Amino acid sequence: MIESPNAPLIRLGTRGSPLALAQAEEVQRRLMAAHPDLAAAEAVQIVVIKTTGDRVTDRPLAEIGGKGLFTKEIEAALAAGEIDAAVHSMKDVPTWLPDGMTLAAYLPREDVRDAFFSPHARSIAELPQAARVGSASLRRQAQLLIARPDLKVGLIRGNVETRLRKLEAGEVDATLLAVAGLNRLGRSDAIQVRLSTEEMLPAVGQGAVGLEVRAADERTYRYIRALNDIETEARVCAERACLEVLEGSCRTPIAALAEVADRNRMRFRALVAEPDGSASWRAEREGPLSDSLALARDAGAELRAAAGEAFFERLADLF
Ligand SMILES: NCc1[nH]cc(CCC(=O)O)c1CC(=O)O
Repeated sequence: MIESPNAPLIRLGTRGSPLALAQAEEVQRRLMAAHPDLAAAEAVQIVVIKTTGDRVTDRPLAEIGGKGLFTKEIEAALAAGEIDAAVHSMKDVPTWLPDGMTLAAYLPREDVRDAFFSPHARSIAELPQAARVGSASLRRQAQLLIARPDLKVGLIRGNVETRLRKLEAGEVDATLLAVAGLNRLGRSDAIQVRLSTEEMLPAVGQGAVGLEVRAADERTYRYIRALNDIETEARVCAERACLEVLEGSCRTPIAALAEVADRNRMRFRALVAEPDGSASWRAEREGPLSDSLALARDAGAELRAAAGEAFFERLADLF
C-alpha cells in the first residue's frame, strides 16, 4: 500500500461499450481495494472516450484502417493529460505504443477461448454444408475455413446482444465471441460451447486487460503497477513479441497463445494463415519462462520464413 496524505486523482479513460465499461469498473474497484487512500478520497474516476472503432459499425474493422482503431483517441487523451490511465482490451492494442507511453499493469487474464454459438450445431464440424458464420475477425474466419472450407464467413458486427439477436433472427447460422468478454459482462450463461485452443487459437492478448500510462507520470505508474498480474504480463508480452516479429495488424490472420506450465515453463503456439484458409503455418515452442520473449520471437521468425515475405507484403496491400 502506498502511504499518501493527499491521494492523486486517477482518471481512467475507456471506450463506452458495455464491455469496456465493465473492464474500467473492475479496474476502479481493484485500485480502490489496493489503495485505501484512493478509496477514501473517491479519487478514481471513469472518463468515456469515443473511438473510430465505435463510430464505424458497418464495415470490417480490417478495412477501416487496421491498427489502433479502439485505442488511438484514448491514447491522445492520455498524451493531452485529460486522463491518467487508459484501460484497454490487450487484443485491440497495437504492438507499438506511442512515444512516452507504457503498459503499467495487466489484470489477471480471463478465459482465452472463443465461444461458439449456433442453433444448428454444437461444434464447427457439425455445421451444415455451406453454413453462414458471422465473424468480422480475419483470425476467426481463416481458422473456420481451415477446418471447413465450405463455410460462408462474413461480416457481423455490433455488441454481444446485437450479434446474438442477429443469430436468433437467422441472419447467420453461427457466430463466435470471446469467452472473456461474455464473462466480464456477466453473460457466461449465454455460452453454449467453448472451442478448444487447438480448434481456434486465440488472438494475441485475448482475455487480458492492460493499463497504459504516461511513462513520465511515476506517481500514477506506481498506483497502477500494484494491480499487475505477473503471469498475465509474461504471457501477453510473449505474444506481443511474436506479433512484433510478424508486424501483425488486424489485417493479417494471426493467432498466438502463451501458456505457463509447471510454474516456470512456457508453452507458446502461433499461427498465420491466408484469410481464406487455403494455406496456414503453425509454430510451437516450449522452454523456461525466463526465455519466453526469445521463444516467442523465434516462433514468429519461423512463421515469417515459412509463410514467406511475399505473404506479408500481399496482405499489407489487400486494403
Ligand atoms: N475486437 C473486439 C474485442 N476486443 C476484446 C474483446 C473481448 C474481450 C477480450 O478478448 O479480452 C472483443 C470482442 C470479441 O472478440 O468477442
